[in-house]
Order: sequence, then structure tokens, then C-alpha cells
Amino acid sequence: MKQARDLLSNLKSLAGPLPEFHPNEITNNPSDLFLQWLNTAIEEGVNEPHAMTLSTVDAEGAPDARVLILKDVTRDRWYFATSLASRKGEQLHVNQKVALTFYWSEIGRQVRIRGVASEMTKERNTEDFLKRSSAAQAMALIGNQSKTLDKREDLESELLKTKDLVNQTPKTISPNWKLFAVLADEIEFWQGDPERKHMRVQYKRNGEQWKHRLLWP
Ligand SMILES: Cc1cc2nc3c(=O)[nH]c(=O)nc-3n(C[C@H](O)[C@H](O)[C@H](O)COP(=O)(O)O)c2cc1C
Repeated sequence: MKQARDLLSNLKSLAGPLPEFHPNEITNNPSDLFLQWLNTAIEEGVNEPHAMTLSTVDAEGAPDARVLILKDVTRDRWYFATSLASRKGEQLHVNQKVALTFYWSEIGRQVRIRGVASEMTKERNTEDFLKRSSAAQAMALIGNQSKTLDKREDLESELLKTKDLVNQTPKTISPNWKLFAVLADEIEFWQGDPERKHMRVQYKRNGEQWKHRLLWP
């Protein structure tokens, strides 16, 4: 087998062709630009464009990260859903400062968002929970995300029991499954360029207003 560094050095990155991002496409509000980029990602067939990395920090300030699904975007807010009892749930309890990162490799685009996460209302949680598939509802109702699983059979038997519960009492809501909104205060849009003349625009929020500047690649 090849050495890892040989395998890696043969891989291409940002080979293109990639779309361009002109300064005249910069919008006043970054949520508008995000939605334009999300639409482009969907049209261009990007695989799971709604998958994003959520970064959190623990009580000691050590970072952690994992992939989640983007549930919604409204003005200045990005939404995700998870279990309060999970590791990230515990981290969010002590520190609400988070980062979200999207990478859409097919079009060479990255979006970085920094902001503060807060829990949504019970009504929004219920609405989101009931939209989940019955398997996803059952898994959330078991509620053991990030806890030690002694053996896979335990998962199968818990799932069987909980799927029964979901079928018999379809509106059972997990008390731990929560929708969070990240109120963004900094967002960067990065368009890769095969010649490495990447285009970077960073927005910073001041109250209701956003300012932007270009960054060197
Ligand atoms: C494509 C993809 C989508 C995922 N979506 C979610 C999600 O929406 N919510 C969630 O809690 N975990 C989701 N996960 C699982 C998380 O990455 C993670 O394993 C889990 O939430 C436990 O993280 P924690 O131990 O840091 O709390 C997803 C994973 C992948 C790869």
C-alpha cells in the first residue's frame, strides 16, 4: 500500500472549472447571499449542501466539531436540531458561542459563520420534531445520543420498542430534542479559484447593520 503522503499528494483540490464570484454580487445582508449560494449549490448538484460542521467548545475551552443538517435560514439566523443530552448539547449549555462551516466542493465554495446559539420555543421544537421520519423520531426519543453503547443489540431492541411507541402514540415529543438558532455576527463567503486567486468576503454585524470587506486569500 502507498504511503499516506503519496496518496495525498496525488489528490487534486480546487481543480475547477469553478464559478466566479464578482464583487458586484455582494448583497447588503449576508443571509440573502447565503440563500443565493445555497440555490446554486442545489442547482449544481452539490451532494448534501445542507450538511454543515457545527463547532462548539467545552467547559475547558477545548474545541469540538461534528456534521449536522441545516434546518432553516431566516434573516441573520441559521437553524439546527439536536439532543440537549448529547455531548454538543452539554457544551452548548456552558458556552453558546459556535461556528458553522459549509464546504461545497463541486463549486469550490466555503461559508464560515460565527455566532451565538439559542434554543427555540416549544412550538418550533414540536413542529420540527414531527417533521422527522419515524425512525429519526424513535432515535431521538431513546435520547441516548453520545452515551456509551455497550452492544449494538441494545440499540436494536430499544429502537424496536420506541418505534412501537411512535406508531401507537404518534405525537410523542422528545423533551431533549431541540431546535437551535444561531444568530450570526460574522460570516465569510469564500470562492475557490484554480489559480489560487480565491475571492473572500467577510461580513460583520453591528446591531441590525452588516458591514463587509474583502480579504486576501
Ligand atoms: C450528514 C450528517 C448529518 C447529521 N445530522 C445530524 C443532525 O441534524 N443532528 C444531530 O444531532 N446529529 C447529526 N449527525 C450526527 C452528528 O455528526 C454527531 O455524530 C452526533 O450529533 C453526536 O455529536 P456529539 O457527540 O458531539 O453531541 C449528522 C451526521 C452526518 C454525517
